Amino acid sequence: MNAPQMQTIDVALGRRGYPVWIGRGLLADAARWRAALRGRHALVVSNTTVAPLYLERVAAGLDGLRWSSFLLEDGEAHKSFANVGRALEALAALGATRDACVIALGGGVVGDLAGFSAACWMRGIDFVQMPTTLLAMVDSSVGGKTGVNLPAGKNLVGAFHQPRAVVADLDTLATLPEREYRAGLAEVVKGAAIGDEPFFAWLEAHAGALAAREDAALAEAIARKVRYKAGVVARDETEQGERALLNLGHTFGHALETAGHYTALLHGEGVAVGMLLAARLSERLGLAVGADTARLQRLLERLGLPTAVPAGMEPEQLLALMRLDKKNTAGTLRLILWRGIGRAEIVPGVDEGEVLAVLRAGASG
Ligand SMILES: NC(=O)c1ccc[n+]([C@@H]2O[C@H](COP(=O)([O-])OP(=O)(O)OC[C@H]3O[C@@H](n4cnc5c(N)ncnc54)[C@H](O)[C@@H]3O)[C@@H](O)[C@H]2O)c1
Ligand SMILES: O=C(O)C(=O)C[C@@H](O)[C@H](O)[C@H](O)COP(=O)(O)O
Ligand SMILES: [Zn+2]
Repeated sequence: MNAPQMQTIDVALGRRGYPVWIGRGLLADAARWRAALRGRHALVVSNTTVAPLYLERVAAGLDGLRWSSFLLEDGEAHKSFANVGRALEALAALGATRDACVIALGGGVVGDLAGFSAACWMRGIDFVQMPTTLLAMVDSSVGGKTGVNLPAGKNLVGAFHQPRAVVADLDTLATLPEREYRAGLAEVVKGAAIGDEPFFAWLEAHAGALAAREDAALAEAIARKVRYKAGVVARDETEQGERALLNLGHTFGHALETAGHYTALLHGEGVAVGMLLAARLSERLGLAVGADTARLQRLLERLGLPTAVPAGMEPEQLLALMRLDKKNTAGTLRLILWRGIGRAEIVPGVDEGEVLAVLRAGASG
């Protein structure tokens, strides 16, 4: 089969707009991405798994710059405030001036932390996203949400800070572990479930090809999800309204991730379970019908994603974590629920008793 063509999707934010390049061989194609680096300094933020695989390709394109790398230990637990401090110290050691650039080479953990570090250094410098997981390509590298976790919960500290470019090199997916790949598919399903019924039907028709990592289906799924997200971000960059829909499944999912100490469930897995819980809650509240929930569950299962709350997680503890979600207002839960495939909506003042009932039933899948 021929390699998929390179695609460019623009995130239309006026002067701060940027391209998302999706294709093969892009990390080594410095002629393309060097234009996004304005100054003389660059800090490559990566981790101890990704750097040995791909840092050399990026480094080959940094000729003539003063650059260094800052490597995180691998894992969600390292998306921490302490590591932002270390990244900022690395920028200081480099002598980075305001025209310096941070390059995020890795998955969403690296991208979120590197972007937040760039937002903080000298009150904001450029950064470029080089996502190497499927999840980062279809979601975290696009849209400028950056930040880190606190022990109290996920992403509680952060900033909106858009990258100058996103370089999604599909070649890097060759080394991505199967479980991580499938977790990325959850964020693809999410986009379709929120607002694109035809895309959802396409995913149902191509679930086998996607689970088998077939090139053509994967390239199309990535491009469709990025195009969808880029549109939402362009209309509502700082989540005053519509963008909150991108959080479908996340209030539940973040609570599940945190309760599981970031080892029981990956982010995408938490989102998969969280979307189903949101769907079931929507049914209980009379917003959605069971047939749509069943379609969602079936698709997630075919993609090899979990659909049940892991054993041992306490519903009351999960609810307590959900109370600290950033979408909440006036001390009440504000959730993304849905009216069926492609029709998510923001629902304020959700009854906690109904949420607990769904969490209690969720362990049985
Ligand atoms: N900013 C946003 O809009 C946004 C959106 C979605 C998720 N997120 C955040 O992203 C994070 C999840 O991202 P993720 O799923 O990419 O997880 P991750 O960054 O932890 O990466 C997953 C695993 O894959 C490894 N890895 C990365 N690229 C690899 C490659 N090419 N080959 C082999 N191994 C590779 C990593 O070292 C890690 O072990 C969470 O913190 C989540 O909150 C942010
Ligand atoms: O881009 C967005 O907006 C999203 O909500 C995308 C989510 O997939 C992502 O996990 C994001 O980090 C969640 O953000 P948060 O605001 O709930 O912390
Ligand atoms: Zn997410």
